[in-house]
Amino acid sequence: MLRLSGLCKRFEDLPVLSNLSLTLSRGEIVALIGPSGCGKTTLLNIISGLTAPDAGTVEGADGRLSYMFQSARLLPWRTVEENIRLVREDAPAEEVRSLITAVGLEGFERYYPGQLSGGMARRCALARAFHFGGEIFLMDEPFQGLDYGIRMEMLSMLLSIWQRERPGVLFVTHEIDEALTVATRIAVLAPRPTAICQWFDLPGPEGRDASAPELARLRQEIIRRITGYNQSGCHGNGGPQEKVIY
Ligand SMILES: Nc1ncnc2c1ncn2[C@@H]1O[C@H](COP(=O)(O)OP(=O)(O)OP(=O)(O)O)[C@@H](O)[C@H]1O
Repeated sequence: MLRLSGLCKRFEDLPVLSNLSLTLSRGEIVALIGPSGCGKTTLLNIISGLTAPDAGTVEGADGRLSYMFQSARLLPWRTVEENIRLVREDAPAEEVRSLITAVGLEGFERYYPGQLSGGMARRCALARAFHFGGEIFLMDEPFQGLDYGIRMEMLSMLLSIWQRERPGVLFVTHEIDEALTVATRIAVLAPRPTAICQWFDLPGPEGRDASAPELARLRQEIIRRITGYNQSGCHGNGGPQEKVIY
């Protein structure tokens, strides 16, 4: 289990994280929704060890951890297959092939990143992250900027690959529909300096239809929370840090 306790971070005069705590168990997909610039990437960087926190602790991130960045970050001089294989070169070839099929890149194995569309590059990055494997997956707006159809397709790819090993996934998104489709829990973050201001539990199995009527009330509550930070008392600038409601 990943356990974050009391994380604080500032960049010079800018406080970014303020006493942020959360847990993530294997088999959970936790979506993080929060305003732009509130500190979501900083949080993932702290979990992955790329950035050091000023205070607080990260427990349970010392095993194998996959991090899918906002951009695909493929090596331009390596093919699709080589980019995926790179993170675990000793894996059997069938494993790489099965992931390439799972993300719909069959036939493009020998293409270089410069020959791929943005969506194909993201799919390659998704396959690479799952090829690396591990108990924890960090995903930073992995489908940002892709059209609705491709995003939904990628979400179902994510779910079908996730169902193989059921790692714990921390998934940053600005799209409520993405969160409603795949998350087991949703955390709404406050503006900077951020902390979690509310948790939402999701009903039923992952792979939901985000437009289903039974999710309408939940969607409204999430929107109310996102748009009502300042009225509700859950805001940055030293306000209440965490209101966890299960
Ligand atoms: N290395 C750094 N040095 C100085 N300031 C930084 C650094 N990294 C991030 N910041 C600042 O920290 C704040 C949070 O940035 P971060 O990228 O974590 O936000 P975010 O929530 O992921 O944003 P977005 O949703 O727009 O991607 C921003 O104001 C940013 O300018």
